Amino acid sequence: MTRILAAPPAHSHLRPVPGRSGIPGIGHVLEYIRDPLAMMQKHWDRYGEVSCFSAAGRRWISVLGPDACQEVLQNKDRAFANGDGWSALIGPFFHGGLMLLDSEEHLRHRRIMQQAFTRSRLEKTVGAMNPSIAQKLDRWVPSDGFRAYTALKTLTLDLATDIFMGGAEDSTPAEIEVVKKAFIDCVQAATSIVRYPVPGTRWKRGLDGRRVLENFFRHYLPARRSRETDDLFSVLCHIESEAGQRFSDDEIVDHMIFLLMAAHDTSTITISTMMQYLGQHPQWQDRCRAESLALGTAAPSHADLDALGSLDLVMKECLRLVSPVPVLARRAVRDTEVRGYFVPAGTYASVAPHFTHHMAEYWPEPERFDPERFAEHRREDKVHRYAWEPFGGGVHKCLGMHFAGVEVKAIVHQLLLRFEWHVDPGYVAPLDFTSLPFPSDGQPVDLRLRSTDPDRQAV
Ligand code: HEM
Repeated sequence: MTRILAAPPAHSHLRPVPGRSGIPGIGHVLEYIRDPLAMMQKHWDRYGEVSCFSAAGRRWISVLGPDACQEVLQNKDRAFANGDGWSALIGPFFHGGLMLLDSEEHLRHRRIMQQAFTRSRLEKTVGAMNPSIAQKLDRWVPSDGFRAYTALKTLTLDLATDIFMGGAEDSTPAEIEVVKKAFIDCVQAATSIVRYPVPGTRWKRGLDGRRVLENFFRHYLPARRSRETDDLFSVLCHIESEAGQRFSDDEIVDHMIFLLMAAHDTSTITISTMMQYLGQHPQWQDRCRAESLALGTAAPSHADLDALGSLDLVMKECLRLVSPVPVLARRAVRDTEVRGYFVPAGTYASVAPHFTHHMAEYWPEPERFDPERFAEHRREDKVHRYAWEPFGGGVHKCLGMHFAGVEVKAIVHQLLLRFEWHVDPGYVAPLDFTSLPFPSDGQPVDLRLRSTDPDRQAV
């Protein structure tokens, strides 16, 4: 049954937001988790760009299509807050993270943090990443049905210990495992149905995990403050904005915990999606491998990675097909409007890049893997400024976008040099959308070593 979100003020030109009421308490959460795209399509077909639904006892608007997404993400009249929006989902575990800050505070932190993501810093990051990736890939044992996603998740988390942390010199392997588990508990807690610290629940494990992470980073802070090294942790301790502002100890701990989360699952699902499609499209795998072999090195520089044009097309297409962050959360801090619809203060907004990426209006045959659509002669992503928005838009656009690009390409480059793999062309990844999407079967691929290939000897 159609309901409206709220009656617009008398004499206003605004329309009421139409939508549906869901199961009391839970709302439409289960429908979203089952198949977010189907739910969004239903809303688009019935109501259009802006509609309402409920989730976890809160009123949400579903913001669909590039025009509506652009309006909310650009947030020209500052009516939508990030902190209030995201806090509802991840606040207790990732508070203080850049994405959860607003207005002047956000600007101050972003100005400092962007110094950590300059091209020259990324060049050093790539240099440190290459041997670390190689060492971790040495442990892979190829087989039929190799669980690529599961292995990649371990790889990227181990890589984060090196690249983000600069190692953990005082910690035993067992202690590191506790920290990794604490991190995973924080991520999983965000989607807990029970949202109170009841013993045995995801929520409680997440709160305990947050404490473990805080203690861990606090322990290493003095060492990272005392000496500047190239890892992100040490960099955050030493950078300052052009105006000379720096982060406090507490702020560094909050940012590190958030950055781990922002970087980890997003990059992992991107690489795993690339492995899937490259496994299903051998001509693209061969094309990417030929470019990787042509580089003649397993330890590419930033500029080398930029030269991997086909890999770039594949990465963009995979970010379109499976958006690592399918929806972005916001909350209206005062009465406002979106595309002529009245949105009262307090309403949560779910802005959906994932839906835009599958709209046939912008992407011909949207379900088809077709990396060439990003090539210069086609540039389907140019049809609308927000047609391709896996990294969001506006002042909160992903700060780690280029970092993610080099990490993903550096890993897939080494995979292409070492292995070849096959995935059944009919395979459809059973994506779990409980939090960020991931293949619940661990994504099986038939993985083989390429060691017999004479070209491999060259690198
Ligand atoms: C493929 C990988 C990635 C994807 C798809 C991705 C996506 C996103 C998106 C959509 C946002 C905007 C959220 C919003 O508007 O509410 C965001 C924000 C952010 N991301 Fe990423 N991200 C990725 C990797 C990374 C990495 C590797 C890092 C850091 C090393 C990072 C750091 C951040 C930060 C700091 C923000 C907050 C920016 C702000 O609020 O000003 N991300 N990311």
